[in-house]
Amino acid sequence: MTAAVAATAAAPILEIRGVHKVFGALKALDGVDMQVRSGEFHGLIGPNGSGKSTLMKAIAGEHLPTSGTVTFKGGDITRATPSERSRAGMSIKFQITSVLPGLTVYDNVLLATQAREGIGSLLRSSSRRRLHGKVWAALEQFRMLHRADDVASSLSHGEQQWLEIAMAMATGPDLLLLDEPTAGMSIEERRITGELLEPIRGRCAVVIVEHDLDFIREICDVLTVLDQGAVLNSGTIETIQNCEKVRQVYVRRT
Ligand SMILES: Nc1ncnc2c1ncn2[C@@H]1O[C@H](COP(=O)(O)OP(=O)(O)OP(=O)(O)O)[C@@H](O)[C@H]1O
Repeated sequence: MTAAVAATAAAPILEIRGVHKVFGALKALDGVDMQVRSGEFHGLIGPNGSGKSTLMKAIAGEHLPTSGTVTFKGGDITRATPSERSRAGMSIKFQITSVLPGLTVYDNVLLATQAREGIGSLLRSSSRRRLHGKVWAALEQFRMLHRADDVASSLSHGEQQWLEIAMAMATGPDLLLLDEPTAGMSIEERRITGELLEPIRGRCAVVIVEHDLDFIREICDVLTVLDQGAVLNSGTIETIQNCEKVRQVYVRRT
């Protein structure tokens, strides 16, 4: 069984049911249902303003839905805080950088790992020794070991993005949320990003919002397409590519 098929057969780790989000008179999300299975790479696509970021924020706890539920690993997290979600095993890399530029690459990953454990860990110097193995493994996986002692501000744009993914993965999450991970990257950097994410498949579910449809097609097992705050279709790449409604939305908006 391929990793993609195995992932599809697994139970949902994340379930969104009837989620609405209203900003004044605007319905940014209009009754969204979505399921993400354990270990699957799930792409969230749709034209500008279709509600992708708002849905990611509702999953991450940055926005609370106006109505509807978000269930993670069988527990209702609709109203949970971002740190409660993090402790439950959710990790986020948003478009806006969370890297501290004056710290070394190593210390950025260490800080991200300690933050998951709570404020006590940040204050204990012993946690540095205890977490060394996790930090080292994350740096190795994301090919950053040779930059461990360099300050983060000296990294290229692509390397900063990989550092952020390493920081998000160092906490050992079951679900990783990636908001436009390849924004501003060269074609070569995009290819490397795909390679770096591949080993995660099957052990951590990933929800990816991305405008680069070639990248999404190459990396995702399942796609959900949003249009005007509602799900237009959800399924395999083949299903979505052959969907006339999806084609029309992209033609209409380009
Ligand atoms: N905080 C907010 N206050 C008011 N309106 C908002 C807010 N956040 C988003 N919106 C509106 O909600 C709608 C959905 O926005 P959202 O950013 O989720 O779309 P998107 O699909 O991520 O768009 P893009 O691809 O351009 O990033 C848009 O009309 C947007 O203007």
